Amino acid sequence: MISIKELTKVFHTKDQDVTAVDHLDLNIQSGEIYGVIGYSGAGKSTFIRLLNRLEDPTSGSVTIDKQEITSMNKNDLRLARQEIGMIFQHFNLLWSRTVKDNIAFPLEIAKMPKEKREARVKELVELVGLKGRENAYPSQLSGGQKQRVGIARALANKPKVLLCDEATSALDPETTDSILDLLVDINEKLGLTIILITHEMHVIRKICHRVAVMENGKVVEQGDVLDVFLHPKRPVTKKFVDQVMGDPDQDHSLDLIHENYKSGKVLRLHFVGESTNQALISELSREFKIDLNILHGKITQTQKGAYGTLFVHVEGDQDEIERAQAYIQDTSVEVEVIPNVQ
Ligand SMILES: Nc1ncnc2c1ncn2[C@@H]1O[C@H](COP(=O)(O)OP(=O)(O)OP(=O)(O)O)[C@@H](O)[C@H]1O
Repeated sequence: MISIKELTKVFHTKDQDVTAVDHLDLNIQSGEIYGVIGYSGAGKSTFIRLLNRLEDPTSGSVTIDKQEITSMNKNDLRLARQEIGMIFQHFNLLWSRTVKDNIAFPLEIAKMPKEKREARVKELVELVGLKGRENAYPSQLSGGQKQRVGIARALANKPKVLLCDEATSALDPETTDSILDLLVDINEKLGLTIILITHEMHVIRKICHRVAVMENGKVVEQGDVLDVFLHPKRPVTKKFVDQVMGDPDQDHSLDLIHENYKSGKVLRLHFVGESTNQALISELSREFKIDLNILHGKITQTQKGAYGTLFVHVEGDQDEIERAQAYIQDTSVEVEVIPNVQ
C-alpha cells in the first residue's frame, strides 16, 4: 500500500550537508502497524515527515495507495493529506479551542457542513474515549487526554494512514499503554494502516506487526516483530531488544541455580509466538512422572503471541525426564539443558 523508494533527504546547513534519510526503501502493507525504531539522530522524524511531505525529499519517491506523493502539486497534496492523519509527540493542539472544536478543525477546512460536522465530532469523541470532556480546553486535560484529542483530530477525515511521530514519548508508562491500546483498537476497528516512529522497543513489542531499525538515515534491519526479537542481527537491534528482554538478574539466578540444584535437570525453555498459548507446563506434569519447579523467567507479549525464556527444574527418573524433553522438542518451544547440574 505504501511504497518508499530510494528516499533521500539532505539538509544543507551553513557548515555542512547532513544526509538525514539515505536511499531508504520500504514497503508497508495495508492494515498493518509498522514501527520504525532508532536512536536520536537516526533520521526517524525526517523520514515520517517525508511521507506526507511536511518535508520535501531531495530524491526518491513515496507512493501511498497508488498516488505518488512526492510528485504532487500543492492542490493535489492538500487533498491527499486528508487521507493521511498525523499525531505528534507534543500533541500540536489549538490551545484556544475546546476539545470538540479542535476535533472539528480539519472538518471545517474540508468544508463539511455544520450538522454533519457535529455528528462526526460526536462519533470521534466516543471512539477515543473523551465523552464528557468535549467542552474542556487542552490546558484542562491530562497528557493522555490531549493525545486522544490529537488522535480524534487526525482521524476526522477518515484517513487511510495514520502517522505517529513519537506519539507516546511525552507520556508516563501507564498513559503510554492506554494510548497504545487505543491505537490497536483503531487499527482493528477501522483497518487503518499505522506507521509509527519511536525510540522505545516497548512500543514496538506491544503494538507493531513489523519493524524497521534505522541507523544513519538507513534501514539496517527489518521484519516481523517476533523474528527481529528472536534473531536480531545488528548490534543496534540487539540493544533495542535488550531494552525489553534484557534480564539483568539472569546470571545471578543461574549461579544460585547451579549451587542449589544438584539433582535432576535444569531446562531453559524458549517460547516464541503462538506456542506459548499452549499450557506446556501443566501438560508436562500431567503426562510424565516428573516434578517441575519454575525457577526464573521473563515472558512478554507481542502482537504475534508471547516471547520469552523460562528456567525450570525437573526432578524424576532419568528416562522420564528424557521423554518429557523429547515431548517439548516436538512443540515449537526450544529446550536446552543447563549444564553443571548433575
Ligand atoms: N531542519 C534541519 N536542518 C538541518 N539538519 C537537520 C534538520 N532536521 C534534522 N536534521 C539532522 O538530520 C539528522 C536526523 O534527524 P532526525 O530528527 O530526523 O532524527 P531522529 O531519529 O528523529 O532523532 P530525534 O528523535 O532526536 O528527533 C540529524 O543529524 C539532525 O541533526
